[in-house]
Amino acid sequence: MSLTIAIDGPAASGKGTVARALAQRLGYAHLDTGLLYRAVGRKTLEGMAPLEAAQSLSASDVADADALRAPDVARAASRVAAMPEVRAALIGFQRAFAQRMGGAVLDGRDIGTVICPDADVKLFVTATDAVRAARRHKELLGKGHDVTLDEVTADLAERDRRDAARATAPLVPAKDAVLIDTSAMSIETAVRTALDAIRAVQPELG
Ligand SMILES: Nc1ncnc2c1ncn2[C@@H]1O[C@H](COP(=O)(O)OP(=O)(O)O)[C@@H](O)[C@H]1O
Ligand SMILES: Nc1ccn([C@@H]2O[C@H](COP(=O)(O)OP(=O)(O)O)[C@@H](O)[C@H]2O)c(=O)n1
Repeated sequence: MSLTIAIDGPAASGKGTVARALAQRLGYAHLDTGLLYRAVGRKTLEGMAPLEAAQSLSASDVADADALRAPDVARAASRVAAMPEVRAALIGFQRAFAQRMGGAVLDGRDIGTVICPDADVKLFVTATDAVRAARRHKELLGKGHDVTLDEVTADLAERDRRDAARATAPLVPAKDAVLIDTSAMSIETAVRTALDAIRAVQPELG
């Protein structure tokens, strides 16, 4: 069977890691929707207007995922993501992806609430602020970014605040989402917990 799986959660909660692993395990396609907003954000840092950036997005804009993971791009992504016209320009691509044959896993902030309100399974992945900051700090250091834990902590808090407070598609769990707190979980345990949650909602998955 082919499901559409929607995964949302705050920054660095582990939703992308879980989404990627589920997609691989189930043989589904995976879309990290944050990369779309990051790509739009990067284009605005280069001087393009946000709506034009969103409307002209192409595959090459999301090809260099490592560059898109830079802290300044994350901040720019969160700013353009608060603009309703930018979000509207990105909806069609995401919904088409979700309806692919063979199953799809999408992760972001509004997948279960706005992009795929009829998803077969919705997960909301969280972790404490301190755990998320420590994970992102380690990740950024590993990629050669010169950032302190305090800077990362402040960056995540600001982005989460903006993402949760915006009027259009705010970061909020869908009413029917299964909450998974990964704070004390290894990656392996988080993926197994997500798989168990999917099987509980969709026993036919086997
Ligand atoms: N359960 C976990 N335990 C330890 N590290 C994790 C766990 N889940 C994710 N990570 C690491 O934390 C960082 C952020 O995870 P990621 O999946 O990119 O989060 P998100 O997609 O929510 O921003 C990555 O470096 C990832 O390898
Ligand atoms: N579906 C989505 C995905 C990302 N975003 C925005 O894009 C930013 C970057 O998303 P991301 O998922 O790549 O960020 P991390 O959780 O990996 O830090 C977020 O802070 C949100 O502002 C969004 O608004 N809606």
